[in-house]
Amino acid sequence: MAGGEARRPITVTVTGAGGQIGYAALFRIASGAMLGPEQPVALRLLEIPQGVQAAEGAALELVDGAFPLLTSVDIATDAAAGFAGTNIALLVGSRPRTAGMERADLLAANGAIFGPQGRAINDHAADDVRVLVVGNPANTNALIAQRNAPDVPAERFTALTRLDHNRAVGLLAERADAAVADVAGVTIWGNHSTTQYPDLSHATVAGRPALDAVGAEWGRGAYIERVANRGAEIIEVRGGSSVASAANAAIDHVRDWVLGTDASPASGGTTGAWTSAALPSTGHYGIPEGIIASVPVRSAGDAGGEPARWEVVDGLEIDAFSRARIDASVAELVAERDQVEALGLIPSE
Ligand SMILES: NC(=O)c1ccc[n+]([C@@H]2O[C@H](COP(=O)([O-])OP(=O)(O)OC[C@H]3O[C@@H](n4cnc5c(N)ncnc54)[C@H](O)[C@@H]3O)[C@@H](O)[C@H]2O)c1
Ligand SMILES: O=C(O)C[C@H](O)C(=O)O
Repeated sequence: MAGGEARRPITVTVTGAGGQIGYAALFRIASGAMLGPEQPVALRLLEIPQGVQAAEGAALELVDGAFPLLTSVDIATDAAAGFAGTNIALLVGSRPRTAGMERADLLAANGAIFGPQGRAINDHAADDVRVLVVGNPANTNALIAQRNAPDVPAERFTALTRLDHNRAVGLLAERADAAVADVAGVTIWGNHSTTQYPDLSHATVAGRPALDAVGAEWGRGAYIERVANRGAEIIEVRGGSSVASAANAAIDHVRDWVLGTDASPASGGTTGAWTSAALPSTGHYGIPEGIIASVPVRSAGDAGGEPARWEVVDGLEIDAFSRARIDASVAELVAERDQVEALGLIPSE
């Protein structure tokens, strides 16, 4: 920084860094796309032993990228080392569902990952640590990590629904034959699953109510199903689950949290724009406290002192259709919470 004091690097830990989303995210983080063009970054890649070689390959390529903002790349297999002093943690590595696996088996397998990682974050991360969980089932994995990190403020644990949000914006713009920058006011409510509710009630396209622009029959029918099942559509068409769009969404989430939603390229230069993120509920919109549910959010961005928090956009009118959709997705999250509680993966309240 010409004439100014050099900024201290922010340490970013990426778990599952040897996997596909990790590979797609690392180079953009190193380039400044996540934390801004003046912010140096120290990368920490946390992998299990089977994934270390792929992470080492990515680390070699990071050198070959000659990124001016990248101050170091370290690989760890031990969570304590992987999260030591970490400011931003992207929890991507998780156990995918395999043939014959029940949902409870999946939750248990992931509990064995996210419980210890939550404890390691609690004990070793920096005081200002912020966490984004990408690995599925993202909301409940985030809950497990958060509940195993009692010394970290709960709101620092979030789960990724920005991919759903971006899908909802992209598909609406496509249908309305409008530019993405003309779309505002879309919300994803609930779980990153097929019960999620992409809500157009408050959305606009070039200033016009979105449900008028595309018709309520589509906007409250096929559209919801399309967005909620987009992950499966990508798997079918691409032959594998979303990678680049997921990494892009993770970067969008952290960027807008740290730098603020008004400064976001997604705001199209307007103030007051919102996005969607899954946060521990404090009871807003009738969502039971504690579960990590997607809601409309803004961030003012870091301004020195305490790290910026996501603020829930309050006061939106929820009609009967939206209420039923939100309640259904929230019920699924409550059931997942009850399951991981019964499995002993989170302490009971
Ligand atoms: N929330 C979302 O919007 C969203 C979108 C797409 C994918 N996902 C999920 O993201 C996850 C990662 O997807 P991917 O395509 O990169 O998978 P991948 O299989 O390519 O990579 C996962 C990596 O995680 C590593 N890993 C496993 N357990 C680990 C642990 N305990 N600690 C550190 N690393 C560990 C594996 O070795 C592997 O390298 C999956 O759970 C996927 O379902 C979420
Ligand atoms: O849908 C999936 O299983 C993968 C991922 O969560 C996605 O939304 O693309």
